[in-house]
Amino acid sequence: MSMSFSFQVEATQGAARAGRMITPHGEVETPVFMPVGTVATVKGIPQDLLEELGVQILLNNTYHLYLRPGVEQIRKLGGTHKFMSWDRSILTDSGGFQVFSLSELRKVTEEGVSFRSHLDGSSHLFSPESAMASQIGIGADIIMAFDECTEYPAERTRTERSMELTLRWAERSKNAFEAHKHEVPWFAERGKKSQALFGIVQGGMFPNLRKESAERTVEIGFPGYALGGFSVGEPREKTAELVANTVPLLPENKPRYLMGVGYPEEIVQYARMGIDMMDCVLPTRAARHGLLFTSEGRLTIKNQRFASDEGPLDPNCSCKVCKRYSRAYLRHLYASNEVLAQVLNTTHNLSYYLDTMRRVRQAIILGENSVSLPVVRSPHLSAT
Ligand SMILES: CN(C)CCSCc1cc(N)cc2c(=O)[nH]c(N)nc12
Repeated sequence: MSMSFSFQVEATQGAARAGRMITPHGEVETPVFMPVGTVATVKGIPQDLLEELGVQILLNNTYHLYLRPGVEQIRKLGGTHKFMSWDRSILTDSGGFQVFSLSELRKVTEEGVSFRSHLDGSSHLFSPESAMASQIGIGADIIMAFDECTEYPAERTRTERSMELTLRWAERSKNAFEAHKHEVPWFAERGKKSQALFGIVQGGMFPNLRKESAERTVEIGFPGYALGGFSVGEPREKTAELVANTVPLLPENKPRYLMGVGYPEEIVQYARMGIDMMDCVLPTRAARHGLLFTSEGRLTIKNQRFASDEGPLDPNCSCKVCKRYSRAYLRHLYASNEVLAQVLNTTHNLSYYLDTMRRVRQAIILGENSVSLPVVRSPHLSAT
């Protein structure tokens, strides 16, 4: 079987690194921000516009696609790339996290997580084996081990038990994946290449447990490693401290994926720490609520003060929204609850995130001594 997945570091600046992943569906330059396309769509943005924005890899959600339209349906249609007509890379999460954030009546046992669908109340069980079968049937390029995202806050004993469960599930995930990886729908047409299964490090807010989880997950052995159990309500300083201490325990020649992060200033901060991949619903979800990220800070477009503002959303942004429409018009669309408001707001926010990450990568490659990363102002633009 030819090389299914590879990653090489191309430049470094301190802990930060610029790299390149190669998946069965193309190349991904890192650090990379991955837009969330929950039900095989990045809400409101068609695939050709995603390509225009330079999206190299996007997320699909196993939990949602398993419930609707179903894994079998997607597999029969050739997998999710064909299904959503996306010929670049895709990553899916293993589904456990969404069970906890979306479904009712869930119960965790050694076997897995039983739950009721948030759509129709039907009963289901997710296990390491079923999560591998689902992700293989859906056919993303990078898939995740089935883990338990330890809730926050959690006592040390609870956190340790949860970490141990995730490690046992990681072994089972890898065994099931190795046994069935050739069943991915595009196996033959993509030169008998298979998916890459990433392990997920847990350990909650305890440095020693994070260390133990990282070391034992690396011992099991995966082509890439995710840091889970963050962005679960903990103080951001705590996240930063634990990520900074855990990253050095992961192999330098494999990608590191920090799940569910974050604000623009955070994706810059974590890329500096040596994180290669990040995903977050923030840019797309915030856009739908009129919260827009700009080089001058955040702004809420429905604010009265934009009613007669003929200027662009962000004077320093080259996206097609900032090039064409005024803040006054964007505010009018949002106030009128027009569908175009969602489309234009999401286009800008995604463009801002992707451009920020591209600039981080450039700063690392150009070797600017301070890795002069984009200055990201986070406060709300003061009302003028
Ligand atoms: C749309 N995205 C939010 C989904 C991909 S990232 C989901 C996600 C987010 C966070 N914060 C923690 C975890 C975690 O600990 N484990 C898993 N499997 N997924 C996680």
